[in-house]
Amino acid sequence: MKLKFCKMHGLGNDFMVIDGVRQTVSLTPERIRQWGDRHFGIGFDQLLLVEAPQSQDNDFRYRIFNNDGHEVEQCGNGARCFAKFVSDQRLTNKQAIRVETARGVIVPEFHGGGEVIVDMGVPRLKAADIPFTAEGDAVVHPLELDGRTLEITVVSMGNPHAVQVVEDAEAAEVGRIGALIESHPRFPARVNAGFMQIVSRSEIRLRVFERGAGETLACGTGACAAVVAGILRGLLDSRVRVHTHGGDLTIEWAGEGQPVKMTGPAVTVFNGEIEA
Ligand SMILES: N[C@@H](CCC[C@H](N)C(=O)O)C(=O)O
Repeated sequence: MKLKFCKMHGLGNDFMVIDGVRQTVSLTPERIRQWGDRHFGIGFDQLLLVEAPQSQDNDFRYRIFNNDGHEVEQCGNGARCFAKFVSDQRLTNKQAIRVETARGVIVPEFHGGGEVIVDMGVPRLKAADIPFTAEGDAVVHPLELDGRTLEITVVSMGNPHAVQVVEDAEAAEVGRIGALIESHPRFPARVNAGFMQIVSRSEIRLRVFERGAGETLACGTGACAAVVAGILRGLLDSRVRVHTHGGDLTIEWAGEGQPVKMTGPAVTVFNGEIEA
């Protein structure tokens, strides 16, 4: 059987997007790893599956799989591509859509100039997947690693993030230290590791070592988590331009109890079919 898919990216964070509303899709971790392989498959950071919603109040269900085959809770760059995909495929003609994820509803909306703005929901500073926050109200936590103590802020954007401030994002050992943080025993569900350089109160440089995918060219939830962490640490204002290797995102957060808004592009690369 041939399965139709679309290859997309949000700032170089790339995706295989599958319409599971009009097609029957059978996914296994092994198949995802095979398709995600950049040499022997299609190649992607995450696979995004579009499904019918479980609640009548919503328009779609959005499922996300890292290229290591694991299903995860949230993907910000993917959310913008998801919105473009369902619109391009004429699965909806709405300007703003309500999308169910494993951790609540997000609301992507088309913005001028081909950009998509996404209400990513309220960041959680205390959650089961970010165990440090059970230890009190501190925003900065010590993390023993590699013979030194890192200062991290943990934020859940539905998925878990550990963000640290670095002098120079380009010089940061993102591959080596990121992998150690990702699988640190303090994070039983593993974690996405963000390396944030503060450029000014409204500008950061960010690199993220993603759980289950390694360093990507950009990470949308990583950008949201970094800005939330920077604001909580008193380093950033409420609207921040985030520079990543794949391009720029704008992140806005008005403070505790408020949702994070992410604005950025979504791009289609090609449509294809694969034997499944
Ligand atoms: N690329 C993403 C995040 C994808 C999931 C992440 N690797 C995880 O395991 O939580 C984004 O743009 O947010």
